[in-house]
Amino acid sequence: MIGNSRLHWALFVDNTLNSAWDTDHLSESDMQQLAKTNTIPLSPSSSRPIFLSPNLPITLVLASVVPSQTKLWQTYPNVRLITLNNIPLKGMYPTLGIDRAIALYGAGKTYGFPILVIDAGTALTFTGADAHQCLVGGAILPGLSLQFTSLGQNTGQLPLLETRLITSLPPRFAMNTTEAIQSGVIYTLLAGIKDFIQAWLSLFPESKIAITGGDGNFFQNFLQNHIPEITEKLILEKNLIFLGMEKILFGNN
Ligand SMILES: Nc1ncnc2c1ncn2[C@@H]1O[C@H](COP(=O)(O)OP(=O)(O)OP(=O)(O)O)[C@@H](O)[C@H]1O
Ligand SMILES: CC(C)(CO)[C@@H](O)C(=O)NCCC(=O)O
Ligand SMILES: [K+]
Repeated sequence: MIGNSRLHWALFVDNTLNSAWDTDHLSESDMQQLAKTNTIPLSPSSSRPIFLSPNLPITLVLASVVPSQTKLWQTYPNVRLITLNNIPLKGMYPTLGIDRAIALYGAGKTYGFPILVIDAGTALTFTGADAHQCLVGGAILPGLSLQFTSLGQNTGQLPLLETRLITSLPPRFAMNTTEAIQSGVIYTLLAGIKDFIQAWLSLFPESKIAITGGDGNFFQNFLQNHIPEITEKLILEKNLIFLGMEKILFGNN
């Protein structure tokens, strides 16, 4: 899965998800090297490539929301691209992100329809489907890191904060710049997520809510405390997209 910040990899063995990992995006020359040797990068630095034996019928299945990266990967041997046509959901609009469609299908097939997916990635998205596997719609906003980056890069005095350094909630009314940014971004995101969840549950009271993406753990942690009444409906699954791919590719239910 080619995301906006990085590549998400999974190995499927015997039609089943075996393991998953992330790497950085690859340059064109890295890509050519991998295609030539029929290897895939295992670590972020590509320093320990897995050798894919050409004697085995190994296929690279690709889904991408980054057209420039899609183009690079199409030079790789045995590539199959997943598009919206491959997703058994009704009512999709033509420009819907393939990551949203795959995660939604994977969540619905795993936990049941109706379902709401929150993908806390570079962008934070809400995507919902009803009991008939029909897209209800959703919303897109800047994700956690992107909010910090946009403040850090577009102002004269604000520092660039790193998401991974935040381990606890800041005071709501902060008395220093770092905590003021954290408070603004985090409490506003949590309030927004809470509001979307409540709006969804008023339409589909029995629905589960699946949360995924690089910041999935972060939000799940804080949502548990912030909206304890939805705890039992909230499911964190970092591999939602790969569960979706497994079902799309192999029909595993
Ligand atoms: N090693 C890492 N590199 C980049 N982002 C990371 C890393 N570890 C955690 N994150 C968090 O993951 C988020 C990005 O999420 P994810 O990797 O799911 O996005 P993506 O799939 O590249 O983007 P999108 O799904 O929105 O296209 C960032 O906001 C960041 O806080
Ligand atoms: C919203 C993102 C960036 C999330 O990765 C991706 O799904 C995308 O580029 N979507 C296209 C627009 C849409 O889904 O309506
Ligand atoms: K863009």
